[in-house]
Amino acid sequence: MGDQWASVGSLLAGLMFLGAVIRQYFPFRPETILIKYIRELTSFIYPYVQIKIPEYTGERMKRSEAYAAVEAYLSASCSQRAHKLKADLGKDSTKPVLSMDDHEEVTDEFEGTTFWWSSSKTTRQAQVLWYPTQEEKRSYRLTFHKSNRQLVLDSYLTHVLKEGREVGIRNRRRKLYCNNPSSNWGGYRSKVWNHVAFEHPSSFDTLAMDPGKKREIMKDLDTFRKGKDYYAKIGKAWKRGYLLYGPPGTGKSSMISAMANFLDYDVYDLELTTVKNNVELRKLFIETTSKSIIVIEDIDCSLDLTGKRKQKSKKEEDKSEEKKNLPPGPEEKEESKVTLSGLLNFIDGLWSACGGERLIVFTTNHIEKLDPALIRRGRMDKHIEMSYCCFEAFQVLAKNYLDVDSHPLFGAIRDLMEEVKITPADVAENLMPKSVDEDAGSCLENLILAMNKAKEEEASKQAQASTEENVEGEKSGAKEEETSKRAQASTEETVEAEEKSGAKEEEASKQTVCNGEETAQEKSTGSIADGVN
Ligand SMILES: Nc1ncnc2c1ncn2[C@@H]1O[C@H](COP(=O)(O)OP(=O)(O)OP(=O)(O)O)[C@@H](O)[C@H]1O
Ligand SMILES: [Mg+2]
Repeated sequence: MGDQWASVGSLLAGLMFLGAVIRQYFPFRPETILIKYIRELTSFIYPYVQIKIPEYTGERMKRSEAYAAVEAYLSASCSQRAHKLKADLGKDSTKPVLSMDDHEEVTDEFEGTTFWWSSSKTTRQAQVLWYPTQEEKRSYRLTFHKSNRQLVLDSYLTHVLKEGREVGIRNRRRKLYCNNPSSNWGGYRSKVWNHVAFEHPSSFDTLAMDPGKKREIMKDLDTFRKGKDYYAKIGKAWKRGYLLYGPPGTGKSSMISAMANFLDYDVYDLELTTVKNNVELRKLFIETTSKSIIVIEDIDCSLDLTGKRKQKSKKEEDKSEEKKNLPPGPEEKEESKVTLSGLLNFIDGLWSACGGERLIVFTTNHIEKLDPALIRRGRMDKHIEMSYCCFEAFQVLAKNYLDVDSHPLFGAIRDLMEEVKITPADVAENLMPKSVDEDAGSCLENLILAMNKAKEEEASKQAQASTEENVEGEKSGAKEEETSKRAQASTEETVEAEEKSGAKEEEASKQTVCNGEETAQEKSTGSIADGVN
């Protein structure tokens, strides 16, 4: 059937071309009527309309979303009827997902109407740099009777795209993306993100933390996932920022994996240190897809994002003055120029303009080092502290690692946990059996030993600190004594000096008085003498 339609199609294209030529050379009424008749004849002979959906569209040969949706739709609804199929691995990697092969045709029924779908592939020789390659162009073609045009435009295409997207999400294998250094971006169809299948097993069931806090986070995520209409109503982009902070080994990265598994989202792990400037950062962001979590780990270490300029030493300033006249060296070229304002734009500028349903998650071990502008609500909407292991968190780990809900040693562990700070990572390590002979009891004993050791270490540290404090105190006491002694000595010296200088002054004034008297005497004598004279 496809070949027949193709030959009818080329006949019609010829007639249309003839019509166009006539219209160009004879723009008068009789010819216009002729064109009209040709159209009517064409429509009578071939009363069908075709819509082509190519695989790649637009700049950078981005794969068309419509093509992906149609592919998924046809794989679900038509694979029973097609003769030639393609198979790929699905989400759980056990069942293959089937789709139509190239140059295959199937029919589809919708509201009592029949539609024809065909897949085609053309190959042409292309020159990429100096390598000749085969370029393949695939497309789907929908054919329907012209009387169904309105049905197609109003409902059938919407139905196909909606169903296709849902099937695509159900079938897709989730991905973990890492950003490619920009030096690798230049090639043909090169990608800014590389990906592997995301298969991290962490979930909210395996995550050890305060149960109340866990429930709250799950509710928050669920509300976000279902919040499309709400976000549209309040005029806010459908995005949410999370800041996870706490000491190493408290489960920040595990929490991100649990979130991704809970929401069924992809993960984009953004390594900021390889991003050269804000422009690259924007490009990376634009290439992310919806239903994803964008992660920046250890944000305080990635860049100097405190917003404060580092005070340059005099030496550094001199050096940079000298360097101004020289071409940039390799170190400078590599230096990352992503700025705090660039990152803020990334979060709320373009972030709001691009499609929705994205989470952005920052992690840090030092929340106090971050600029308040970066983590204010609206940017980082939810701050989650991941902390040391509490007894409830330990119970989750004991259940997961040892399959025990209760044990006589639990009481001792509960008491120790109130006194000792231990991370879930350390608890997990102690609970994991190291040989086949180890059972739950011995693993729990290991944990108690580890906590007792940590307690002793803590006590000895405190004792050392207090000894140092005492020594310091004694030293400062001796210093104070010395200082006060010195002060006293200097006071005494001053007093002595004052006394001496007072005596001297007295002596001097006495002398002055005497001299004065003498002078006065002399003067008066003189004046008397003068008077006499
Ligand atoms: N809350 C937790 N629940 C369950 N397992 C945990 C938890 N915290 C840590 N772990 C265990 O410890 C390992 C390390 O944890 P994770 O990488 O999530 O810590 P982190 O907080 O991201 O540390 P860092 O700050 O060093 O990146 C995990 O693989 C996991 O096995
Ligand atoms: Mg981590």
